[in-house]
Parts: sequence; structure tokens; C-alpha cells
Amino acid sequence: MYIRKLYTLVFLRNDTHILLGLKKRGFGVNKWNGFGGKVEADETILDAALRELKEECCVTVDRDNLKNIGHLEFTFTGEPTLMDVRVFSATVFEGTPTETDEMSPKWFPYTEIPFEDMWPDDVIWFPYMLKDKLFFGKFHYKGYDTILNYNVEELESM
Ligand SMILES: Cc1cc(-c2ccco2)c2oc(N)nc2c1
Repeated sequence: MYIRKLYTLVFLRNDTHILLGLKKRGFGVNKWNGFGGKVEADETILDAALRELKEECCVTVDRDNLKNIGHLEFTFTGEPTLMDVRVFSATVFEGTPTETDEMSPKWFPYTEIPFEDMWPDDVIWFPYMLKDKLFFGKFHYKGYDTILNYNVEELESM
């Protein structure tokens, strides 16, 4: 029986590049990732995704243009929390990605995604995202660097 905590992760994409942010502090520091964070008690998951994106890189997305593309669950040996991460992507957005206290944004060609400086699960589920397939992945970590076991499946709908 886990304590489920909701998080969001947003990826901005165009035909050739994906926007990643280098986390400058806190959880996942020094890893490239999408933009996101905790869903607060007083907000919807979608509002949290839009809020975190704006806070972390000054970009705004119309909620109609934010697509829920995946769902990830992370558990950790010896810890009671389950991180329930809702993954979104957008191709239409307003504003220029700008560095903040939290994140340093950078556009990466799809052929140059820096997996060695990202969470170890990313290399496993990114291919689903990059092929525009909906996905559900469960990862059980030992610490924050080692995946003990995982499962990823393609979904017909979220
Ligand atoms: C354990 C873990 C957590 C997250 C996370 C924290 C907040 C939003 O996502 C990840 O993100 C990615 N790409 N792998 C991740 C692994």
C-alpha cells in the first residue's frame, strides 16, 4: 500500500527538436528532464502542468494544446511513496524558453537526447513518446540511480 503523490511532466516539441530543462536544484538536480513538479491539493493536474511550465521556463500553453501522452509510476525500495507522473506534450506554445532559478532550458535534436544525463528510465519510455504512442510505465528503483524492475506498455487511450 503506497502513498500516491501526483506530479506532472511537460515536453515541448517541434519537427526536429525537443525542449529539455537542466534541473538546477532540488529533486533530480543536474538531470535534463521535462518541465513539471508536484500537483498541489487546490489545483487540477492540467493546471499544475501549465503552472509548472510557466514557472520553470516562462512558456505558456493553451490548455487545449496540451496533450496527455503518458503515465509513469515510480516506487523506491524501502519508501512508502509512489510518484504518479502524468506526462504531457505540446507543439504550440507562447513565449521563449527562458532560464529560471529552477531550470536551464535547451532544444535538443531527437538524435542527440542526452540520456546519460537524464533519469535512467527515460531511455526506456522516450521511444514511445517520440513515436507518438500513448504509454503507461511502472519503474521500481533502488535509490535514485538503479532500476530493479520495470514494465512499459502502449495504450490505445489514456
Ligand atoms: C523517479 C523519477 C521521477 C521523475 C519526476 C519527478 C518529477 C517529475 O518527474 C522522473 O522524470 C523522469 N523523466 N524520470 C523520472 C524518475
